[in-house]
Amino acid sequence: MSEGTSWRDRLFGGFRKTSDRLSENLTGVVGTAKLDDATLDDVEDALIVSDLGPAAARRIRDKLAEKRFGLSITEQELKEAVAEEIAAILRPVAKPLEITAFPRPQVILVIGVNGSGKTTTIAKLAHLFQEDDYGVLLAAGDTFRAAAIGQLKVWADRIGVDVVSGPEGGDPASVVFDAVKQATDTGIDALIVDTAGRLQNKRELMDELAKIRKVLGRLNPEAPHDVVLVLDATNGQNALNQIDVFKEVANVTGLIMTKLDGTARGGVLVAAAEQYGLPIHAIGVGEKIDDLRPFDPDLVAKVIAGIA
Ligand SMILES: Nc1nc2c(ncn2[C@@H]2O[C@H](COP(=O)(O)OP(=O)(O)OP(=O)(O)O)[C@@H](O)[C@H]2O)c(=O)[nH]1
Repeated sequence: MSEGTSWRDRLFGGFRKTSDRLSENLTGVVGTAKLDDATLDDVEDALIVSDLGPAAARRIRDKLAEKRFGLSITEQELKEAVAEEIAAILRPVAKPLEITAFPRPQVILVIGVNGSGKTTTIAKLAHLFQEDDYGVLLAAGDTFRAAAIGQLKVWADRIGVDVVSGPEGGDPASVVFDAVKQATDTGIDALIVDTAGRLQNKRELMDELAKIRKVLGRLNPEAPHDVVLVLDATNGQNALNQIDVFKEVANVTGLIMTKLDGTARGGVLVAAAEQYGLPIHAIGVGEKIDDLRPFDPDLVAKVIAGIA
């Protein structure tokens, strides 16, 4: 993919529904052309109904009041000011997933409910690492469903990486064990592990992840280096609830939010940043292999606020 404008355009295209929503909600709120309490109330409401969450909405309102109360403001300036405050919330959590583990491999456990876009995201992430010339191996740790293993293999074939897998219903920890050995023996930089996303049975999921951790720990006390939770933005508030649940079952170290295209609920990214402060590594804005990019807070803030 050619970098720069094309990704920028796709990002704007992908976030269009979210930008339109916030932009529409902010349109017409500048009543007296001065930033007064009524306008600030309307801005706060607009942010809440655009899924940014009450905490971020309040923070943005307070910052706007602090900097501009009583001053004249146009609609465009208001959107720019909102974008700046969104960026201030997003900047501290923007943290690309970097391969730094020594010794190699860096083990990245990917968790999330079925359908969140986990498998696709693993392939996209592998592709991003490949672009930086890292050697990547995948582990099909979701042994619960044959389809999950098959789907990971299809993606792996497409991008030309190996997958370590076991039989359907097999022990995920044993797949992970084999994968770490293979990665170590072949000098792989990043091992990305798919896991089952059966949230309806928290105990089982917790036990399974604990077992994977135990096996990993035996081979490399630092592993897993990353535990990345994949969230589907179209779930809105429910995506945030998933952070709570997964934080209970696993030591989540970062987030990737998918499906920011085709939803007006992209504001949930800001709510997640404000409420949890977890690193956001990347965002997904489509189904294609290069539709995942590291998270650029300033650009995303502008896109969400609807200013180009
Ligand atoms: N529009 C869009 N679709 C996405 C994105 N990421 C994933 N998808 C789609 O979401 C669907 C589910 O993705 P999967 O990767 O299969 O999700 P999963 O979490 O592994 O789900 P299971 O395979 O059911 O465990 C697929 O149709 C993907 O193409 C994205 O960023 N945007």
